[in-house]
Amino acid sequence: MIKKLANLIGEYKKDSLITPIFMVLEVIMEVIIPLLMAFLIDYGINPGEMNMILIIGSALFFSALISLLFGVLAGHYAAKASSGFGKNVRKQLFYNVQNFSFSNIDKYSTASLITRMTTDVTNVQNAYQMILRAAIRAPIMLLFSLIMAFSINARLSLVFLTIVPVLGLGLYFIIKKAHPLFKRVFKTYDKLNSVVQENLRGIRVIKSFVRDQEETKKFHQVSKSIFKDFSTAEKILAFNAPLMQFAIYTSILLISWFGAQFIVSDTMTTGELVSLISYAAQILMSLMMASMVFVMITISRASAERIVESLDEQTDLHNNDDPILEVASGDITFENVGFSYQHDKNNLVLENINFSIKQGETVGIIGGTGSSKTTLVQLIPRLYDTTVGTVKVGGVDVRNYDLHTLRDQVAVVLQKNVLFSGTIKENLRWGNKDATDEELIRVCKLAQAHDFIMEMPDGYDTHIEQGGSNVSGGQKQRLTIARALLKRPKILIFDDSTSAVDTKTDAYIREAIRTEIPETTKIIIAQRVTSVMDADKIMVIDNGNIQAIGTHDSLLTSNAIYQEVYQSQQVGGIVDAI
Ligand SMILES: Nc1ncnc2c1ncn2[C@@H]1O[C@H](COP(=O)(O)OP(=O)(O)OP(=O)(O)O)[C@@H](O)[C@H]1O
Repeated sequence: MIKKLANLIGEYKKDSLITPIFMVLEVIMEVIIPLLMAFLIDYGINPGEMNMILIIGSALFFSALISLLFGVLAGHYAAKASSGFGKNVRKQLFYNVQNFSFSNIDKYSTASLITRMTTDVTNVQNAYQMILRAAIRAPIMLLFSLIMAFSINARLSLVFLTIVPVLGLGLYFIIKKAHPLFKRVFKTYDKLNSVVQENLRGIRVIKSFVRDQEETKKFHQVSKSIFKDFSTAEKILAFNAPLMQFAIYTSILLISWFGAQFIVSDTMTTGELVSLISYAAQILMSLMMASMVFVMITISRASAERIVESLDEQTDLHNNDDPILEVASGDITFENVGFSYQHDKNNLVLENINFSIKQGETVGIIGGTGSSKTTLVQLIPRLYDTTVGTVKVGGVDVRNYDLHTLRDQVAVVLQKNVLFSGTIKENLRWGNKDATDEELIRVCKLAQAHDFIMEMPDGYDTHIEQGGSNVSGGQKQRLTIARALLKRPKILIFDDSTSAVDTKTDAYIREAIRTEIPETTKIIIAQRVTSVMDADKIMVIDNGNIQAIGTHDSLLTSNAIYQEVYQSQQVGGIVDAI
């Protein structure tokens, strides 16, 4: 885990190495100061030598100043190195998540991924800063101060060092108790993020179902559980500083008590006693610093584990070593395809799927909800890989293509499609960033979106809010269709993409794409028979199996499921002839 994270220090290695150099220089100056204080008392203050007071006092002042300067420089480089490290970890995490397959994403919740990329990274970054500042400073300070203390009076140094094992034991118990609590806190943060996210996304639904109180209660429960664990963990950690202070004052008491006796017996000077007290304080301070590092590591260890877990997550969609970089045609073939979201051959949601579609054909897919229509089309651009069997595009197994090449040629207008914050133009150009304005208008006309865009206050420059909340469902669908068309794909898949569009507009869209892009293979999943009845062939899917393939007329006479769907829509008067 440490090696993995250490690799991400990257270009900030230099800053990470400079920090300890300044730190060592700062510590050296700090260790000299108590010695100068002893000289000041013994050779200046006690004998009343004003010259010595001036000389040693100036040396003291400049030592403190230089120590301050080195301290500031060390702090500067530590901050640069740690925030740079945080940036690299975030970048790598984001890159990894971007390469996740849908299966990988299904494994983690979105909320958990957000916590990992924000809170967890901040924790690890803070820990790194602490390590750079204190983990190096503490042992050096401890070593130098011990040498100085023992060289002044070894017996007295041994007296106060008896406190150290007691302190160590106290610290061990503090950390042991706090670690599992912090681990739990960050897991609960995932839940909190998930509740907040769901609430913000579904605010309209919450309001319309008058679920405000229940949702607030849910939020409070999670928030309270974070509060409980966090405050307990912090309370335990809060023992740390007072424990250290108690140790410092106890050691001052011990040194003063025994030291006074040494002074009386003339085996020690007052200056030496004062500097010994300072060294004792520095020794305990360095132990306190070390304990803070342990505490910080305790807090961030849980975060580091979660980050490394996401970094180690391997995408299960592997690019072929020698990938094919061109899709020859829009032909599609499914050969004995089976699929399970859990990669379990005994739990298939699609089974024994065999069919082929020729380039330029229009194929409709009809089936009840949950019959695996969406699952089937997601296998074409390799959003998921088949569990058994082969999907071929242009006569080639989709796994042999370069993933980008394949997805460039397969445009899927998903059921739950999204628009991003930005202008309409910017959103459309997701499909093809180099598209000209003329192309943009052409595809919007095909998607029956041009007219309503022109009616908007800023036309194609109208701003779309996050998630497309300021356009209607039908408008959003037409914009996402236009975006897909702009890709000029060889295969175009509509997954219930016109469900919010009136039947007349739906018919216009189908007519336009049939005549304007005849070379493109079109797959249309629909609930309405009218949306597929003019397709070259229609597939009837039931419970993950293909029940029948045929034209509208042939299915009407030969397939009971199709007949039933058609009848039910006619009785309801839904079927609108074009
Ligand atoms: N990400 C997923 N993880 C696990 N199971 C899933 C996932 N997505 C869908 N399923 C399951 O797979 C089955 C087929 O779902 P799919 O969305 O393909 O059906 P559909 O025919 O498109 O339904 P609808 O018409 O309602 O959109 C369902 O049982 C569904 O619960």
